[in-house]
Amino acid sequence: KKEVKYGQLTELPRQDEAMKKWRSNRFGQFIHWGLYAIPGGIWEGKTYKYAAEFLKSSAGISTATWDSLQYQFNPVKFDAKEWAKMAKDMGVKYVTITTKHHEGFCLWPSKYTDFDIENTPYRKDLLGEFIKAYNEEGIDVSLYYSVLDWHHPDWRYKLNTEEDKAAFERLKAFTENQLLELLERYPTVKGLWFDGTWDQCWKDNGKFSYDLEKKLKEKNPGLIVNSRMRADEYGSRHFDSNGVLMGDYESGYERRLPNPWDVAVTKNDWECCMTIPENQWGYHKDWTLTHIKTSNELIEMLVQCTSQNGNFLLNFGPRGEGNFREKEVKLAKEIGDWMDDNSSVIYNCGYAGLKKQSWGYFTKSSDSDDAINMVVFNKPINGKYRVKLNKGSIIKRAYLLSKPKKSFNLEEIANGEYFLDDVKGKCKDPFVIIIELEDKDSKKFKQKALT
Ligand SMILES: COc1ccc([C@@H]2N[C@@H](C)[C@@H](O)[C@H]2O)cc1
Repeated sequence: KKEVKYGQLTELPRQDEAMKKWRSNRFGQFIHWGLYAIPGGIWEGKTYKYAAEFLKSSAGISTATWDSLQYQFNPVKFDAKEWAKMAKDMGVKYVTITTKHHEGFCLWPSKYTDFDIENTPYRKDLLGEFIKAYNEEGIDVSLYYSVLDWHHPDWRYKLNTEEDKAAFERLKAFTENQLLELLERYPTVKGLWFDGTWDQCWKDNGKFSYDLEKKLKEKNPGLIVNSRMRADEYGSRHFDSNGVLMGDYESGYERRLPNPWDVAVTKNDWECCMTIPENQWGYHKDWTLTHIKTSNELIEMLVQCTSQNGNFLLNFGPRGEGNFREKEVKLAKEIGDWMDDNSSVIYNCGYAGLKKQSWGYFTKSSDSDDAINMVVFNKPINGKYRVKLNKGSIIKRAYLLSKPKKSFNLEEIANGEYFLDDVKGKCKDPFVIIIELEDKDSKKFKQKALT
């Protein structure tokens, strides 16, 4: 074991109100919006397949040319209230928006740079309008901030020379100033989502990231930061050199999910962030390039995350003029329709402490111990759902969430194991079966077999 002085700041998992709310939210909307949304992956008539927010590097565009996009950023179709309504109807409880992506352009009027919304035709405090509208819909707001900054003259990937180190000290001060400015300007913000922290320059500054986390949490008590913010004094990221998680939740699941039967992942809070195309965070004009996920695929990911104590952050990439493509609006509606009927198995729910079974996923509300949710994605060929609970568990009743009066027939296979036979349901979408358990001290409670 190494002596780590600048590792985890807060004992995890946090049990304060702010973290309990973060955990119960489960479903969030990610928004990637910046200058990259203007060209949308196409430059001088050529379509670049790689992520649209990387077009500057994919198309080898000079910083001067790229930064001049600032003078074209005029989202005349941006309507924060409309965005917030779409998010509310989709069923998200929180949103994370890019305040500054790797390009360095800031969506808020920052004292520390002219490369911001104030110096665009739009001029107004776009981020402030966004936060107000989402908060008014009861949606918590978290801010994405990229430490990596292609625009800033003091950015250095590695600190080889004294000049590099002096420059990066200025970059660190700029970073701290901008983050404190964001928390000062927008006090209702619940979290910070750090990105762009994989380079050597940041890994050489683990103590700085520790001190910064401390300072930000003093400024905004209850603030929640992702593990990606942190390095320890040996350069170990996300987890310190002894494998202890830093930040407040694990944020390594980017465009991927854990194995659905992995139990270890349930030990920590974690969040999976996901794109609708295969790999586009910012708006790309051409969505024929890769597979576009269906609402059923995305709902299954949300349910899987919940079943393993994780949050699901689904990304949307609005156009430069400030509206969403129709396919994103349609998906938001389809997911929202499902959430209208089934959000009770997502909000305030998590790992049920049971092995995953083939028909789908178990979730359990943190408020009750005598009900378990089965979210079905695969109807069994024999019309019977095998349900393996903990030894000694007894099912009192099982029924479709959508048809609570109609009980499934129960067939006990073994101690704590049942077949539920199919209630004739013409569910074409993923559906929910509620399992009500006899409470533990009921007289029916089966004595454990003496072995
Ligand atoms: C392969 O390297 C990267 C670097 C940055 C990213 C950024 N993280 C995501 C959350 C998006 O912001 C993407 O641009 C993705 C892949």
